[in-house]
Amino acid sequence: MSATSLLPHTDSDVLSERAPAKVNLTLRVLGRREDGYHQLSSIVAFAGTGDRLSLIPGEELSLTLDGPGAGVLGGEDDNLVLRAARALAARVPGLKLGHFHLIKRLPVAAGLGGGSSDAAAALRLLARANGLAADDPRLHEAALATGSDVPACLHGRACLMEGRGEHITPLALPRFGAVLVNPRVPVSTAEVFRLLAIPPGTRRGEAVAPPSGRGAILDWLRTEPNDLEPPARALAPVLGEVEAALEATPGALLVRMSGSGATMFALYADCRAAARAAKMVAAAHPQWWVKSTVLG
Ligand SMILES: C[C@](O)(CO)[C@H](O)COP(=O)(O)OP(=O)(O)OC[C@H]1O[C@@H](n2ccc(N)nc2=O)[C@H](O)[C@@H]1O
Ligand SMILES: Nc1ncnc2c1ncn2[C@@H]1O[C@H](COP(=O)(O)OP(=O)(O)OP(=O)(O)O)[C@@H](O)[C@H]1O
Repeated sequence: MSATSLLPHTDSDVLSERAPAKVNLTLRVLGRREDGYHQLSSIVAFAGTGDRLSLIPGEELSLTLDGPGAGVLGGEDDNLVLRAARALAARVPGLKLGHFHLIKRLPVAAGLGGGSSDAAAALRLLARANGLAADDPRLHEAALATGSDVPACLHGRACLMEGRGEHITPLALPRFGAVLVNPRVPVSTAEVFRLLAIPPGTRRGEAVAPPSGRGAILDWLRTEPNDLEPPARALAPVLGEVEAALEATPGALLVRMSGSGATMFALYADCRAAARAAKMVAAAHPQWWVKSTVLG
């Protein structure tokens, strides 16, 4: 029995939100700011799979965890759900908080922005509980204060993410079938950026805008890199094996790493092709986390 069901409430008190996996289809590092953060240009899409967060609105802030990924997370106090809630409470006087319950399904420290998506879902739930408009600037501020990926996750739909992660431009992307594969090797985002060894105050490129149309976008995606792949491969050499396994699946249109890794994804024409590919990879590598989903 989950902790939420032990609390006195009716179903109509419970608000619930999906916290989908974030996938960086491309990621260019265009330089490094004086404050140490890197300037990015990244096409971000969201998957049909992810965590789920619910909230019973109330005065006190608390969190319980459930699901296959819950055991990996340490003390609840530094959970990004609570950090996002506190960041919003610091900006909205008298904010009603409450009890969060997180069903953690996504692998942690995996380049899928799971924690960021949980944080964004917490902000959406608090906005609903408090009657805040979706475009209330305090939501965006609290998102960025919680983490660089949280503004994109708050948007929750395909977008171009720029700057440190604060500039979000909505994008119309075609839908693809996709397979996500994590070799169960956690990778630290901070360590991956550190290995790039870019001195603060460096500029090293310009953003390139994507074309529109399914075929043109796919061709363009194939030419764009994820600049974090080389350092992530140095930290997790198993990425070569993951890439080879995905490339060997019939119908794989593109194989790449998401975010700072170590999750790799492959795109397919539709969900049936993705489901077949996921079966193949999971059968050959039962120790890996393998998920077929839709992406767009
Ligand atoms: C790699 C991505 O997932 C791509 O979407 C994000 O840029 C990372 O987002 P995130 O995990 O929310 O990042 P944060 O929690 O803000 O920062 C984690 C670590 O990555 C570094 N970091 C993050 C974002 C950024 N634009 N430049 C950075 O150098 C930070 O200095 C920090 O050491
Ligand atoms: N709700 C949460 N879910 C996942 N990680 C969390 C959460 N709360 C705190 N964390 C911590 O945040 C760190 C990053 O976790 P997350 O799974 O978001 O990484 P990621 O997928 O690599 O993110 P990104 O793609 O944004 O770099 C982990 O070290 C984890 O302990």
